[in-house]
Amino acid sequence: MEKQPRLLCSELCVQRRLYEVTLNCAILAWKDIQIAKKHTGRAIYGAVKAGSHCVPVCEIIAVQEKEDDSPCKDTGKWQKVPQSPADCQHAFTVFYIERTRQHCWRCSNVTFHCSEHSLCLLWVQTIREQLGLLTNRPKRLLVYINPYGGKQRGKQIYDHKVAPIFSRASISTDVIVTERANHARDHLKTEADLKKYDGVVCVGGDGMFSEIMHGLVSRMQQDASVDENSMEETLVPCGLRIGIIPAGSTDCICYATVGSNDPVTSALHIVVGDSQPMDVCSVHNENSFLRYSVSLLGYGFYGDVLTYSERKRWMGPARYDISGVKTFLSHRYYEGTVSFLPAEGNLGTPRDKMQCRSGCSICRQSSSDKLVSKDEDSVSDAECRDTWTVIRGKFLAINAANMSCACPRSPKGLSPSAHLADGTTDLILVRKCSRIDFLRHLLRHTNKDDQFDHSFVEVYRVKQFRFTPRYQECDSEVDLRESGAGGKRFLSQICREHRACGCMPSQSNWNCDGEILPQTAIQVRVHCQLITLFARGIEEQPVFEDPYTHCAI
Ligand SMILES: Nc1ncnc2c1ncn2[C@@H]1O[C@H](COP(=O)(O)OP(=O)(O)OP(=O)(O)O)[C@@H](O)[C@H]1O
Ligand SMILES: CCCCCCCCCCCCC/C=C/[C@@H](O)[C@H](CO)NC(=O)CCCCC
Ligand SMILES: [Ca+2]
Repeated sequence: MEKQPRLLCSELCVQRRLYEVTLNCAILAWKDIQIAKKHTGRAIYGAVKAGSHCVPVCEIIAVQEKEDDSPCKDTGKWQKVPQSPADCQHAFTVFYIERTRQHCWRCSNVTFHCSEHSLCLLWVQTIREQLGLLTNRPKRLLVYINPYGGKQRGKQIYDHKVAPIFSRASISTDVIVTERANHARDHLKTEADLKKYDGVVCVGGDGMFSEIMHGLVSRMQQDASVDENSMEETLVPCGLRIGIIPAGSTDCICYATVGSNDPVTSALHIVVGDSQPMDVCSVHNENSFLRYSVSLLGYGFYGDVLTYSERKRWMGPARYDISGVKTFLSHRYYEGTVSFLPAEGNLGTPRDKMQCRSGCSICRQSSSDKLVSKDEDSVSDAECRDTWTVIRGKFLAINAANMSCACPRSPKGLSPSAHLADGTTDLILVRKCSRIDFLRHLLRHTNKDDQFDHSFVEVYRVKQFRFTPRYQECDSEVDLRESGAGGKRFLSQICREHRACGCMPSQSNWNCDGEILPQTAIQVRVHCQLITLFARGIEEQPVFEDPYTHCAI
């Protein structure tokens, strides 16, 4: 790595020991002088490392002069200080990010003592100047809190864990505690003065995030006169980044973009101004726009889990487990036709085990492809040129995972190799199978085994797809006539061909990021990198991480 010129270098005290402290535009480092001297010329790297610390400037949260603080007040013995204790009464504290357990960040701090007030001021001023150069950091945020999401702790989480971090980082906020569902969406869509802010923060779960995303995306389209009802339109990307402070039941968008559902970690990603672009799927029924989706579009199993769970909202996050078991036991299958446009180019496959991680090369490639192909051809041109694959059948579940959908219930997610920002979604078709086979498939979401390695599971990486349930297809009348009045008998009779599997034919609804869609025949298109989050994707574990404690050493 290229060596940066030093901006400052001083001998300062930390906890009554003398350190050589250096600052360049990339790194703040402090080295215990005694330990360093002891080992000069000897290659005892561990010992030298033990007394050395460094923090990238981009991971410094703030620096603050410490008033009226003197090490003389300490009762402990002085080990060796060059100055007299009275000389060391000036101090400043640097607050910085420390990595702890898996993908979690904490706010740590170190206080440097020095003899001269002017030296102390010089350090504070120089570090602040360096932080001022980091233009990606937000200064003013609009925060929406859902007080009823998850375990109803959104307000508490924000007040106790997040607000102090924003205030430490000198970020000013306008906070709105929502009073009803869709309050945040409507405010963003019609009222909010977005020019005043560098980003929007959502305190809640996936449903709350979805509100914020709908508000922002629709506002952008309105302002640019883009018709959301037309599937052919190229949508205008959102200029404002969105931060997620997890306080919901599943929190899969936060988990899959940060690697944890920890509010402090998310707040720190906002403070440092991280950016993670994300694909958004638009969902249409004929010529009407229904909703956007960023995580899961699920028909059949996940549609039914959601339908049952909505009646049990009072249970909080446990509602999904109860209705998961109920849905599994009912073992229904759904008939229909899925058509899709496969992804082309070097976008990998859902089974290639190339997980999307911080700085993902596949997503980066998609972003440059997007720039090149801008305005080259319209969707309808591409649609004519590309060939649609059509699959007709009986399914237990039809899932489209636009990202991994990793969450605490399933740490690798529904599609472990799906990408956050590649312009595609992974279409997973689980065909009708026995209960025990379906259970095997579900259990594999929670362990290391490949959930796609079953004869009844197919998975495709696609840019667009459509679904029509059997009862809405042109020839469905035949079935309805065959099966008696109103088709009711058709929907309730036990599957004739496979009596042994015990499946029941049925109708379901689409689960669109935790919302039930009213229509079952849908057309879906992926919009590459339409929104940006205050996140950086899941970081690879650093090589120097302790394998047992997962702490950086
Ligand atoms: N003040 C409010 N009163 C009632 N509902 C609200 C309010 N504010 C937001 N909501 C709605 O509550 C729904 C659920 O919220 P949220 O996503 O925060 O929690 P969750 O459903 O427990 O978590 P997850 O979506 O992760 O499963 C959202 O769809 C949102 O529209
Ligand atoms: C017998 C053991 C079976 C174990 C099966 C575990 C499988 C877990 C997969 C989890 C996938 C989550 C996908 C995320 C969807 C979110 O957009 C949505 C809104 O928050 N959540 C749900 O629909 C809630 C979905 C809840 C599913 C249980
Ligand atoms: Ca994607």
